[in-house]
Amino acid sequence: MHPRDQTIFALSSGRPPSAIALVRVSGSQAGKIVTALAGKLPSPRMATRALLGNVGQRPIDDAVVLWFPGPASATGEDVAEFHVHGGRAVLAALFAALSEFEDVRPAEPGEFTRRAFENGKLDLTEAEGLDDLIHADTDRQRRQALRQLKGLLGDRARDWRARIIEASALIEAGIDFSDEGDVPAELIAPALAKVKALLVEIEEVLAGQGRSERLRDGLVVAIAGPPNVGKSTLMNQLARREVAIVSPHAGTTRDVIEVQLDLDGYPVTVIDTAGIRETDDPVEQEGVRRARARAADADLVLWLADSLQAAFDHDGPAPIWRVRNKIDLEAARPLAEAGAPGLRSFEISASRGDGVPELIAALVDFAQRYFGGTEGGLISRTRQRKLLEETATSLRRSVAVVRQGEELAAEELRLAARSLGRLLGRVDVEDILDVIFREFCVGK
Ligand SMILES: Nc1nc2c(c(=O)[nH]1)N(C=O)[C@@H](CNc1ccc(C(=O)N[C@@H](CCC(=O)O)C(=O)O)cc1)CN2
Ligand SMILES: Nc1nc2c(ncn2[C@@H]2O[C@H](COP(=O)(O)OP(=O)(O)OP(=O)(O)O)[C@@H](O)[C@H]2O)c(=O)[nH]1
Ligand SMILES: [Mg+2]
Repeated sequence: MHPRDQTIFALSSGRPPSAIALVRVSGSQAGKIVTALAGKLPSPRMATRALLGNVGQRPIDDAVVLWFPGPASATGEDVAEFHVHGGRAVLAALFAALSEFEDVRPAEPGEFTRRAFENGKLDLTEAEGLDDLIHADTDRQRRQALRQLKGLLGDRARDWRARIIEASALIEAGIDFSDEGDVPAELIAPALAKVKALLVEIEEVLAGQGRSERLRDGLVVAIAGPPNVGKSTLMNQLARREVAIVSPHAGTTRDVIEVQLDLDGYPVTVIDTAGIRETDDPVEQEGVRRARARAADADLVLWLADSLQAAFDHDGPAPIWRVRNKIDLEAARPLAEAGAPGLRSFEISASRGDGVPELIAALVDFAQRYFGGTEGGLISRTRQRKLLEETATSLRRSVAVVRQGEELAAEELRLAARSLGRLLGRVDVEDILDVIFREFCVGK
């Protein structure tokens, strides 16, 4: 039997041991399996308590069983769920019992979702949303993933695709109609109007989003600066725990240290780096090299200094904020001129916490602007943005070339429809599907 037609099972809940574990089964053998292990087929979609086990053998567990006959199931196939006690031995016994059935095997990562996709239960953008929802750590990530799972991008793309096909049908009708002469304008003009209208909509989605696809990875903020200025102390303040070693010795931090923060629902990775200076110590030299490299790739650099003499020693495309630390030591000094003009400046005491809430508020504000504060982000992956850009490019070309020949315009419309078909996972997808579903969890 082809692996595609085999019945699959997997643990869909977290690592054992857990209070309750959910084992899902999908495929043609699911009904036979439930009947054998639970004694009878429960009413569809009704949670039913059963002592699981094969007749004549010792029971496996006292469980709750659900039965979802296809096609009205999550995968579109017959689905059974066993809600068992989440101990390792319970699961081992259940998996052993499941493996005894013919044409039944453990599922590959993402295989349940892949079957749902193959059976038309969701399109590729929705499947991507599902994966993002499972991996969402912050509330903004959750909201964006849920919008995608609900098909907000998929529905727009389907609508655009249908309208492109309508426009190209008009043009192709015109081409057929006019074997000799020119294509009648009354067919071309409405086709062009349709194309221009939907181009505006796609461009709006592409422009109005900020960088919503970056919401999946999060923003990277690097703390950089000379040794001993309090970078690791600030890191610990932001993390609210002792993630980095702090000491009065210059050159304490050598490796790059990372923490994931949830700043008002935005995912932010803060990295603490080695103090940047000339040094003869080869280990510290390597630390400085890594510090420079990570700061150069960051989305924002917090350049920490404890005196105004400390010059910047950083270049890269990312904005730099100047943060003057240890203001508690300078109480008697007049507030000095802060940093270069145009740079945002903060004054803090990382060890006492003064000024840290203001710095955090500014980071939240930065994240909001960076991701495009609006709640409308439809794009959540580079794959999606690239395909929408390709669609827009083909549409623009079709308008530009129509005077040179209607066939050229029709060809561009076909390319545009194909890009949207790829976005939805309807054309040329085998390779993409493998890549996307491989990243999924087992049991999803
Ligand atoms: N126990 C359990 N909880 C779960 C899931 C599950 O599969 N099992 N889900 C798994 O992802 C999520 C809920 N999503 C689901 C999506 C579709 C269907 C489903 O049966 N769809 C059918 C029937 C639709 C209907 O009548 O509402 C269909 O689409 O035809 C079930 C759950 C989260 N919680
Ligand atoms: N008075 C005062 N001391 C501070 C403050 N922040 C940090 N320190 C002290 O400054 C020293 C260096 O702090 P670290 O956080 O290790 O400095 P760093 O920039 O990470 O240093 P390197 O890792 O060596 O580059 C420690 O003794 C801290 O306790 C502050 O706001 N006020
Ligand atoms: Mg340090």
